[in-house]
Amino acid sequence: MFEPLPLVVSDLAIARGGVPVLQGLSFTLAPGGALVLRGANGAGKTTLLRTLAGLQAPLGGRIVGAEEQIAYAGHADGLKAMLSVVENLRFWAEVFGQGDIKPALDAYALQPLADRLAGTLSAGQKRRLGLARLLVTGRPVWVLDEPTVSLDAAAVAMFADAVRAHLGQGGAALIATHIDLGLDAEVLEVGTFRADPVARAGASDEAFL
Ligand SMILES: Nc1ncnc2c1ncn2[C@@H]1O[C@H](COP(=O)(O)OP(=O)(O)OP(=O)(O)O)[C@@H](O)[C@H]1O
Repeated sequence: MFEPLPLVVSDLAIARGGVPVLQGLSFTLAPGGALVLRGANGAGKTTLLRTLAGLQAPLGGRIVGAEEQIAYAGHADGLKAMLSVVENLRFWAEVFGQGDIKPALDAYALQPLADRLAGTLSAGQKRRLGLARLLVTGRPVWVLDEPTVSLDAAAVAMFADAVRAHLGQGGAALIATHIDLGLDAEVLEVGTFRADPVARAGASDEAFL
């Protein structure tokens, strides 16, 4: 079982490329809880997840409980192309100080692909391996950006099962997705927190360079 702290976000303001994207965003993600981020393309979901994962600094506000708790899976799978499926999982297990990779292989039906080089996998198979990586981190809070891209229906079900099991162990998940995963999750409409148009207009083009 995990014993995570709640992730508490207060009055967060974030920007991308120097342009304010969201402001006034507050939420709490409790252990065992799931929060689904919704919003139109460009609304700021990726920017929010990157900020929570520590990949970029917020413009303002507070994030409490993120450090050391979060396992982030972004658009890129972060796989080592010249390592096999098993070697990839062992690598990440060692990085995070974990041992057993079998539950990760089993959760995403990766045993038949165990000895294949990751670089030779199909897009959906790579995505399954990228998601299996979460299971060897031992981290309680999963922060996931469009995790089901390239997955077929069976793999989407594997992913939803893995999230449910994770929540059942006291983990938590924050997921940006456009599809219904059938999870018992709160929904956060990111567009509700769109940054003030004046602040957006005030950003210079140089910010994009
Ligand atoms: N590298 C970048 N440099 C500058 N601006 C960016 C960059 N990446 C994204 N943006 C802009 O930041 C804003 C928020 O983008 P973000 O990727 O967070 O949206 P999103 O909600 O995740 O969108 P999608 O559903 O299309 O993935 C958009 O206006 C986008 O054009």
